[in-house]
Amino acid sequence: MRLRLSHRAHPFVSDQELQNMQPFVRAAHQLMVEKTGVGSDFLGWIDLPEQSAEMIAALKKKANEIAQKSNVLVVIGIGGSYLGTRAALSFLGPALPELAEPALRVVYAGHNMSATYLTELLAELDRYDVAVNVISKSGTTTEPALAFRFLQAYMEKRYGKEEAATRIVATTDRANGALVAMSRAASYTTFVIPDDVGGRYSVLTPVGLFPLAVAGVDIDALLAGARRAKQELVDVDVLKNDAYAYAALRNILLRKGCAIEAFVSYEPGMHYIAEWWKQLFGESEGKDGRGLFPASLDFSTDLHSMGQYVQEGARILFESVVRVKKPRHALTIPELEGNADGLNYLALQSVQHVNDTALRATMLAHEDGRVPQVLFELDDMSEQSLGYLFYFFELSCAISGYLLGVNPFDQPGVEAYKKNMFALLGKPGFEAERARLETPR
Ligand SMILES: O=P(O)(O)OC[C@H]1O[C@H](O)[C@H](O)[C@@H](O)[C@@H]1O
Repeated sequence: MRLRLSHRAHPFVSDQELQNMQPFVRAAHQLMVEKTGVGSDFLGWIDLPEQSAEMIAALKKKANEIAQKSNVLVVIGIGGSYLGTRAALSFLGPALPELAEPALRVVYAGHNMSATYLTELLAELDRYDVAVNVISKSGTTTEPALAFRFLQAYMEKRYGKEEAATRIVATTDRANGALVAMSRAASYTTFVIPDDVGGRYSVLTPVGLFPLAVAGVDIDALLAGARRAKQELVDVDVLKNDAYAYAALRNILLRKGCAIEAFVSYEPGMHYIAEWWKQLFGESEGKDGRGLFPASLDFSTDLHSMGQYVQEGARILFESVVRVKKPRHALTIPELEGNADGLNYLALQSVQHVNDTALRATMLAHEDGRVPQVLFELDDMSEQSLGYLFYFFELSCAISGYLLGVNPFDQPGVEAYKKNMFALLGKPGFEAERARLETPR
């Protein structure tokens, strides 16, 4: 249940270079543990692996009640309010939700503003017993607020106000935002996102824990994995703490001219882990004109599309590859009589061996193509390993942001499009902004 760094971008970064970062890593570590860095009022994520048993019990009780009477949970949220859940469920399986018949399906809304998506979602819901978890830290984000307006109306029309209120759970701020007031007025069960935890660091709060519990995920194991990471990743020595080594490597590679970091995995279940990771690092570091651009690649799929670019395109990227040591299933390749497909040289070998060989072959090819690579090994695809992974990257990201000299916990740039959208839509209070936007440039 661990995530380990097993290849440190050698030969593009030497251990000496990594060690040269030690004083800066120590300073970043101190800013974090002494809570003296910028954004220090958002360090609540550090202690989430040890949160109150009482809250977890209340959360599980409501999750059970919802799971008993529903077979679809609509998770309404955007950014950090849904990516952790989506990442966890795609990681833990089933691998093919389209074909599987789970006792409960989780579907998403409020992560886009597509009329097509929302209309088709609402049209399908009649066939299911539905529950809704609306999640927004601010309680005012447009995408989830808009989706909830439709979903709330749907639930009340279908079940009546009283029953709908038992099927809707809100996860939001303790006191602020429209969602708090709406939940009070309608008597929804609510779970609180702590003040000192930002959206992209919130997967181990009720933001992720509640929908995951409804979906039958062992959230105790998830938290145990995160606890283990918290206990293990404490050494300030950059050569002994993989989370710190990763943070230092990213910063070294950025300074060597890599503008892009691609998160690479060979398991389709990691796809949304990469999406979660992109928000974590993108919002934490992309500011003040700095930061690596976080991208992702699903191998071996993307080797047949983006592989060409990685091998021979502009030398501006490095890869952070995650190898799963023990996938959920083992599969042996059968022998084929007559060998019509020419694959008998692989007969009786495991599919995992072929996938792993693709990883080795690709790493060697990319090294020849002058692409620095960092390799992680993840023990398996269990809840515990996932909890470890979440905590590992959150910790790395905080240290990495401090090494970069930015505030890893704010996201001021996200407001720019929102302000323009409100102005262009005619939201009261944005008249001056609208006039500015409509002035010919
Ligand atoms: O939970 P909410 O307040 O609705 O925010 C949802 C997301 O949208 C915002 O614009 C932020 O950039 C994200 O960091 C956040 O996770």
